[in-house]
Amino acid sequence: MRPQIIHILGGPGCGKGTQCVRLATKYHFKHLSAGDLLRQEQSREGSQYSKLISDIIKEGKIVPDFITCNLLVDSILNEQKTNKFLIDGYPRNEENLKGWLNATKEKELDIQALIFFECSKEIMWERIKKRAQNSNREDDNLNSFTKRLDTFYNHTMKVKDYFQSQNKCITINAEDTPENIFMTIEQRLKFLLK
Ligand SMILES: Nc1ncnc2c1ncn2[C@@H]1O[C@H](COP(=O)(O)OP(=O)(O)OP(=O)(O)O)[C@@H](O)[C@H]1O
Ligand SMILES: O=c1ccn([C@@H]2O[C@H](COP(=O)(O)O)[C@@H](O)[C@H]2O)c(=O)[nH]1
Ligand SMILES: [Mg+2]
Repeated sequence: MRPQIIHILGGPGCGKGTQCVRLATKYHFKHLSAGDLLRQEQSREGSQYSKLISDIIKEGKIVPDFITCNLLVDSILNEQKTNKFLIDGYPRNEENLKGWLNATKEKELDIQALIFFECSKEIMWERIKKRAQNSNREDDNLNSFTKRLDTFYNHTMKVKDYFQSQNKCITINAEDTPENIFMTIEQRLKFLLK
């Protein structure tokens, strides 16, 4: 069977990772966070992209697609246990989208839906501020958050528009508790979750 893909997008700190962990655990998806894969590549000894990735993440910008797309495709092709994938935080802009649509066509990957989280910037910043107390992420600070937000509104929203035009976008209010958000996702995605 062709690998099945669900994308998750939303602003910085809205709760994408939190809900992906829940979905992956209950419905046996492989959770692939593009940000985590980039951070791993950044800290991989000998990586030629280490500094580039670090600089881009701090500036809240978007890493060139050939890097991110290759990391994701490699992870999918190397996965042995499941053919269901949650792709968290990608595609982030039109360049990512173009690269991803080419790659998925070539590798016969089936994109089923985009879960898009809606959350106010005030709530996202509160969540990131709290996370910053225990994380060592280089972008968990007000300066990077402001830049990430700008990138989100100016670039990532165009990706949402694309999925909407394909009738594949499921919008979820992410301002509730993690438990209630998860229940809403389960209700709205009943047709895909097994
Ligand atoms: N519904 C929620 N209510 C309150 N706090 C939440 C909720 N969902 C997630 N959080 C907390 O907010 C922080 C950000 O959540 P998470 O890391 O899942 O967001 P994200 O969208 O993946 O962020 P990023 O885009 O920076 O990777 C975490 O500390 C998480 O525990
Ligand atoms: O596809 C992607 C995903 C992420 N980035 C960069 O990483 C940071 C952090 O991403 P999270 O998903 O929030 O962990 C993001 O702000 C980008 O700078 C990327 O370039 N491309
Ligand atoms: Mg995340």
